[in-house]
Amino acid sequence: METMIGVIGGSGVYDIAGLEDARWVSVDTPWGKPSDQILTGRLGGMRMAFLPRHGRGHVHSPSTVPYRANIDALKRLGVTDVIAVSACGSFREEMAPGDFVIVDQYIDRTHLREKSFFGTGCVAHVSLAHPTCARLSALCLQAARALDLRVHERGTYLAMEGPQFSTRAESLMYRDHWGADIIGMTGMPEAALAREAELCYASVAMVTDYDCWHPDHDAVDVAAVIKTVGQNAANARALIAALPGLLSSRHAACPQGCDRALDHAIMTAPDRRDPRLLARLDAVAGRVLGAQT
Ligand SMILES: CSC[C@H]1O[C@H](OP(=O)(O)O)[C@H](O)[C@@H]1O
Ligand SMILES: Nc1ncnc2[nH]cnc12
Repeated sequence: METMIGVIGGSGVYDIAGLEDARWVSVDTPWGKPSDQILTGRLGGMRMAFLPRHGRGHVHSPSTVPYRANIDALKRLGVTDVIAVSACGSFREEMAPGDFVIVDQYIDRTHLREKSFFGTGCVAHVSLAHPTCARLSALCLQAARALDLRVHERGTYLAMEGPQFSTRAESLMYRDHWGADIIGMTGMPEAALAREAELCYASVAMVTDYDCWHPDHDAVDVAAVIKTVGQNAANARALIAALPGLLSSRHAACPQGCDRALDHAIMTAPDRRDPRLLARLDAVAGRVLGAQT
């Protein structure tokens, strides 16, 4: 299978420059419309698809981002590897604004979102023990280091519901008792859905603030977040531009098995599966459900 990189742009990142044959395309999915049209093209000779998570003009709130449609649409276009770019707050002095963190774990505190493609009529349980793709994450780290960016090789991302930022008591609890390193509002269920869709997924989080625990920093405000994203957007773009040179043009089997996550996940007996749900799973689970979808 030909490698195709899917980039999900976060707050302040609504397009991507330098794509050859760039075209915004509309993709319909059985889960509704994605956040926006998707910009397709080639970067460094490699196929790429860019989707602004909140839509151009920042239309969707973290709770209303159509996460399932976004992941389905990328899969439907042929994406094999997803790089998710996100703004985040930091709970660690050493993870300073402007730094990048390659996320390797999540604590999911979201509760208003559709979290699975599966359900009644086709039940599946994938593993999230290692929720991001180690191979793709390592390549993001390599790209960041080659560019001399300040980057942290791992970090636990606390996904909160929002849209309000945390209280100080929550911030201290996440930092001191839950062991979170960074905080944002969109990392989950995005990462979990990418796993269900058998996509390799790496999350590159850009620290924009110290949330509200830090005695020397004011409470978070959106203007400060966007200012930091703006100051560091060139670094995020450079990191993405370096990836085609690091990935091979054929998608080799993922050593961690991200691309085979559904091999033993589906519980529902073939004769008890709901044909309407199977039809919706054509892109996400077509590899394992085959003729059933
Ligand atoms: C603009 S501050 C809060 C907002 O920014 C982050 O979005 P994203 O992860 O898409 O970069 C954060 O998760 C919140 O949604
Ligand atoms: N402190 C913070 N909390 C939640 N989401 C964020 N996005 C950027 N900074 C954030």
